[in-house]
Amino acid sequence: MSREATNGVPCGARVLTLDTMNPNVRRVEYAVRGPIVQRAVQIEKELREGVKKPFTEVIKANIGDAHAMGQRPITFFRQVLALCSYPELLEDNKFPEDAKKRARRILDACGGHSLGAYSASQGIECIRQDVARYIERRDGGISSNPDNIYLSTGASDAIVTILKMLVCGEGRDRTGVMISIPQYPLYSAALADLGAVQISYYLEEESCWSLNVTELRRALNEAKQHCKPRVLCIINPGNPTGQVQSRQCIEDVIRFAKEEHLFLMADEVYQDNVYADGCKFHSFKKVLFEMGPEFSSKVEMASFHSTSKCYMGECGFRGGYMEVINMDPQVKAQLTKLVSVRLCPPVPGQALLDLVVNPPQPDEPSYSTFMKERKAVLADLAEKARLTEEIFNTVPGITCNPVQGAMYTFPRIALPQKAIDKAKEQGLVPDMFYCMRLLEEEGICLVPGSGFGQKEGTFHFRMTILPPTEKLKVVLQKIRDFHLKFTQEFS
Ligand SMILES: Cc1ncc(COP(=O)(O)O)c(C=O)c1O
Repeated sequence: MSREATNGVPCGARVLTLDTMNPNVRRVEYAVRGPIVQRAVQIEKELREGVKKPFTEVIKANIGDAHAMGQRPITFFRQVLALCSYPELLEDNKFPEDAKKRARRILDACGGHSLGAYSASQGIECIRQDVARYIERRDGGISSNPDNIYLSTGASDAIVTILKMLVCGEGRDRTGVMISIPQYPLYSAALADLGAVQISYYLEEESCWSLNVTELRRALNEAKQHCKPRVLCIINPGNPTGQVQSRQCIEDVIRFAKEEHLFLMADEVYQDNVYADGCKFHSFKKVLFEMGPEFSSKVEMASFHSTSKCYMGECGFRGGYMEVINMDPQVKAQLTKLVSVRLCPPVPGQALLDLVVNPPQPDEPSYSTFMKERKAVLADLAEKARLTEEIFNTVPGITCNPVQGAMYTFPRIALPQKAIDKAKEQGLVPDMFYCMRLLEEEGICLVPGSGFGQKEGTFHFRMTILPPTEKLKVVLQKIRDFHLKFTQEFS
């Protein structure tokens, strides 16, 4: 007879099993690093071991990781970070004086003059001040208070922290959070983890993934039957759909949030990634304040930015910030307490963020190289955005909206019924089946649209526009050939 431990569990049985673990964690899904990517890593290993494949390398166009796709870091950023990491280099004549000055300023603000010390939990004060000045310049002078800035471990950490502050209640009183479909799966994953209710509102593919208030209202009214909607999340420019919202649309969303008493979360990590003619980035903060005190003194909001995207692409440093607007001071004290439990965001990431918000100025020696490098990255992305749309739209059965901004395209793929049936037979959703075949046959790693959500009966994939131009052309050509072959096989 098996002996029992004092809590009634048989001795020797695991404490932590699939049945006893937190069920919310089991519900979490994150397609961007899902089964396709795991298989891609396995295939890379097989290639290294000499297994013969119809291709010689796996091209990973699944994740918005610019440096992993070969983008070079901005020289000034790395010079200052090198100086901060190893201050003996401050004696080295190879480094420009402005980089040294920045490094000294950052080090002076660090405990013990070292990047290795913990910082204040909300982030280093002079960096928060620099962030506030950056926001003011970006928003045409609308004031920003450094006390409302929280530095974070990438934007992800700040987004999850704010959701954690907002989610509460049980049953029909549970917090409902409105997210777009398609969405960036950090949101659905965080909502599953927190046990919040996901309220899906659909972007309109037919009009370039636009957002309209009628759809927001539909989703909200339906959700009111079973939860308490309290939060509206917007990603602009959009991931995975690459749209840039018009000023009018942002105004409508703000009006809707006020009417419906919703907390706004504006994810603006792609704020410099705008390529299409006639499109411009408008920050939610700026539009909110331009709408006058009736809105700017009432609507509660958090907006997010990161060092991971734009022209920097420095995902590995995990730098980011959020600005909170109209947050109840007592709640803000709770937020400050919550972030203090994790001590502080990575200090090297904070230092990098400082350089992003406070780049070299025209009278400084590093200015011209900085501007040249920044412009080159953004021009290259704009060209690749154009190329991607153009080539995909030549393929029968693929329809691609313009990539107005961000780093992704989310084309629609027409799949023959026989392919859909075959996928079902194998227990796969059809676009997963398609992407798996593409990976096995061509070595291209994309993410199936189902990982982001899509209208019932439609199929997509997400591809980044980050591979170097020549490689991107090869990828597009290979997808074209694969799509034609796949469609023929199942028609
Ligand atoms: C829309 C959006 N928000 C947030 C993030 C998180 O970025 P990070 O945590 O690296 O700042 C990403 C990353 O791809 C993203 O696409």
